[in-house]
Amino acid sequence: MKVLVTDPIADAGLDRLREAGHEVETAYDVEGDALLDAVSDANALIVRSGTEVTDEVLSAAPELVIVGRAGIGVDNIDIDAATDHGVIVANAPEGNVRAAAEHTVAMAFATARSIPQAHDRMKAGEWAKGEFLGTEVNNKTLGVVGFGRVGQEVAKRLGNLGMDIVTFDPYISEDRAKQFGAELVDDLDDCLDAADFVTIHTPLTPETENMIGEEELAQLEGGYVVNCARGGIIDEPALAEAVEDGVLKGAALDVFGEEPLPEDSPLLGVEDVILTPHLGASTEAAQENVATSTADQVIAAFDHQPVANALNAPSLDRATFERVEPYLELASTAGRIAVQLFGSHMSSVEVTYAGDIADEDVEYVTASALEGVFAPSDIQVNAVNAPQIAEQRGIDVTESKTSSAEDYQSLITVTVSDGEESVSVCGTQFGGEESRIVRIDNHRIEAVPHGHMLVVRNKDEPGTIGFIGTVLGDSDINIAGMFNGRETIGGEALSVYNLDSQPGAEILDRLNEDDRIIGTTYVALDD
Ligand SMILES: NC(=O)C1=CN([C@@H]2O[C@H](COP(=O)(O)OP(=O)(O)OC[C@H]3O[C@@H](n4cnc5c(N)ncnc54)[C@H](O)[C@@H]3O)[C@@H](O)[C@H]2O)C=CC1
Ligand SMILES: O=C(O)C(=O)COP(=O)(O)O
Repeated sequence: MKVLVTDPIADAGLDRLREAGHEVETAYDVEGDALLDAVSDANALIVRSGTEVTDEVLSAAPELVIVGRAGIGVDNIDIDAATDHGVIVANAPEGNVRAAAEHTVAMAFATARSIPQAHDRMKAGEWAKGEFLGTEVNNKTLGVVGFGRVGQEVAKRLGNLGMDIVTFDPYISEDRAKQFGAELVDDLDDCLDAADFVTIHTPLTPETENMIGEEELAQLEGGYVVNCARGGIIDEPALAEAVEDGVLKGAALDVFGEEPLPEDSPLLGVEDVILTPHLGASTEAAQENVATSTADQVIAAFDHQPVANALNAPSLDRATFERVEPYLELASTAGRIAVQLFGSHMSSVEVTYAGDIADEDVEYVTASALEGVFAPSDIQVNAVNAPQIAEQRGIDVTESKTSSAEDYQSLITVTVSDGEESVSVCGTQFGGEESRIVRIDNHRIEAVPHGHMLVVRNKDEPGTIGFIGTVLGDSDINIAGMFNGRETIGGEALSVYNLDSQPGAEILDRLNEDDRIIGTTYVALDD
């Protein structure tokens, strides 16, 4: 498989991909048409924050399976578009947390003690000792906006250095904050009012964009702001002005609304705004961590294994995946058969689990069933985008579980319905490997689902199966296997034929003309 890497990642990650037998192409700093060209035959794309993965880029990459983000923030990746294209997006949410937290602490000290400014003066030959009077962090209050992985690590470190911690994060529990000795407040205002230093650790989202503007900065009068999360959360011109006017003593920024920072940014001209070029994750350890974690996920995606930190596909732990893996194909196959038997205009899909499988996390199995349901109508569908396709098409998806699986260890039933009519296809796994369809609606059968299948509903009358065999034989269509089930003697029967080739429409017409035949459906499955 070909892996395109468009932002620099550690050699350890590149080596791991090559050792797994994949071709690695590095094309750092490509953009525009060159990027579109480079991704055109890529099976995986690995990026950091320097590459914008847009719908256009994804559209230019028909072979793409996964976009790996060797780091945390995915605001440079259009995840919805990736999902539409059936492309997994996965990040490395742990490997650079400590690096980002340490950089934040370093930036807090750098601004509180004017280290870069003093350094510049010394390099210019000046001993400006009398001009710098700093602020201690000891006994001050740190306001942490966003108390996730990085925010917590920062709180831990600066808490140990004598700071009181107040945090604003509407999405965490009070217990979580307490665990880190932090006071959780309900409003951003309360956090800003209490804080001497504010540090931002939220992702950039529509909610956090520009959440710190002129008014918020004014509330922090005499304090410091640190942002090592994402540009765009703080209004940059307002911040430059607040520091310039002495409303704030200083600010330290690692991230910017536009990167690289444009030469005319107002931040560049303000002495007490200190800047680093997005270095939060730039330590050897962090880079090795995120590169290897991303490489592992790319390799897993190629091997159809669970992708640990997938953001747009169910992510399962390996042990759960191994238990549900035998059922993925069965679920997909049951979905394919059900939808082809049903025809068009379904409004709902129900996936029912019985027996052992009902004890498992079946989200991914349901996604596979949906993949099967949509496969005949959408060549781009896979288990990543199938749930979204259902949503877009207004199809209700329900999952239900029951412990009773009759005589089987596990059963999966896919039912498609339009609210009035429905078709149910129920299957099991024999010996953990061989799929069998054991029921279609109320007809018990034991059909091997593969290749060309003909499903016939007929009256349970003598000679009917012989007639069907004759019609197929006359057209030189060989029957590889046949399974028959009926509700009652003389009632409606259902038979499934595995054929060596596809029966043409004229064959189905000939069958349908006979009074004993209630209906025929050709079902195509992959071999
Ligand atoms: N400068 C750099 O090189 C690095 C920057 N980062 C950035 O740091 C940020 C945080 O990363 P993590 O802590 O790993 O993420 P996380 O997902 O663990 O934590 C983010 C926290 O923000 C909170 N949050 C979301 N919306 C909020 C809102 N409107 N108000 C208050 N809180 C809100 C969430 O509840 C969550 O607890 C990300 O933007 C990430 O990209 C991470 C690593 C390196
Ligand atoms: O992991 C993150 O979110 C970061 O911001 C690090 O970005 P980078 O990988 O250094 O471009």
